[in-house]
Amino acid sequence: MSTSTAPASLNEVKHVVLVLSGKGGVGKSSVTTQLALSLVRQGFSVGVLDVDLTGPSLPRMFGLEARKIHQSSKGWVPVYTDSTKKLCVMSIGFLLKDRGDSVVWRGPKKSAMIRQFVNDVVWGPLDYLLIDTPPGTSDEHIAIAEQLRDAQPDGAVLVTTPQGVATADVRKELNFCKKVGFEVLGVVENMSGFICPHCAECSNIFSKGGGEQLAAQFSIPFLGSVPIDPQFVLMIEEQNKFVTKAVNSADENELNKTIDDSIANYGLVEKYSDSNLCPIFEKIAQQVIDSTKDKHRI
Ligand SMILES: Nc1ncnc2c1ncn2[C@@H]1O[C@H](COP(=O)(O)OP(=O)(O)OP(=O)(O)O)[C@@H](O)[C@H]1O
Ligand code: SF4
Repeated sequence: MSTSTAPASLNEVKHVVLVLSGKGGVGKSSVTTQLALSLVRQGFSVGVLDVDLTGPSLPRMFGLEARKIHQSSKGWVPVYTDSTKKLCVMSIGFLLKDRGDSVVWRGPKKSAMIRQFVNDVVWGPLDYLLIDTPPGTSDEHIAIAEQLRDAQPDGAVLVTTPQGVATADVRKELNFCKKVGFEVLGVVENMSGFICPHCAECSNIFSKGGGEQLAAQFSIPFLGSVPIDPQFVLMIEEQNKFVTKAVNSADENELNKTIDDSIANYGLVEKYSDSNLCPIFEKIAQQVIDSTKDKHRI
């Protein structure tokens, strides 16, 4: 039986969703960012907690790199992207001196910092808190995940690439979730096939479908596959500018426009849909909403 209790900082947070990956570089932070934007676009208030100590990339992805964390009498105040207060971010990256810095602490110090990030942030009322976790399934990660369990998450979204998925990685992640008591909300297969920038043809240069097959094998929901798209990297860079613009704006509609611009900039929208939202992340967000709607943290 679990003895954990949710920290008071999460008293007004309706849903907590963790984003996990077995190893680094598979696109976990990118998926977290796009999932957050899609949830905001659907009308939810969203907080994003970046506890990926190995490479905290969310400040850059949200265009908030120059921002600093402020301390209030109740704790750390997250960085809001704009005055509508629909989207806020807290990241260990805000504490590093510059973008090239990385955290080289040993396990206990890392765990203490994560405990502080889970307990001492003043989130206020939120529909969703997404937690971008460090990649891996080592003992240290298990220790960190046990701390995150105190946040009493609704569950975890697993991000993986298709190669090698068929074998070790997703299985390890599934065991990891079982060990630390996280419900698996579903699997996202990122970098699945390659979209040619010239003809929009999708080639399976590495492989495709491994995540989907594994999800079927273990009876876990498959949330969607995101192809390798050179425009994805461009989109993140452009998104930076849009969000930075919104930060400096007092216009109530600016954030929604920002998100529309950011997502519409992603090549896939043009290629596959007339809608303003990227259909892949819209679908992923919808499934997360559906799988958490009957869970009530508060
Ligand atoms: N579908 C995609 N198509 C093209 N590039 C992608 C895609 N997904 C992610 N990338 C790029 O791959 C790189 C790694 O992505 P990201 O930082 O999201 O991974 P991560 O799993 O969070 O890594 P880490 O945990 O090591 O920080 C980034 O440069 C990102 O822009
Ligand atoms: S997918 Fe088509 S356009 Fe793209 S590189 Fe290959 S042959 Fe050329």
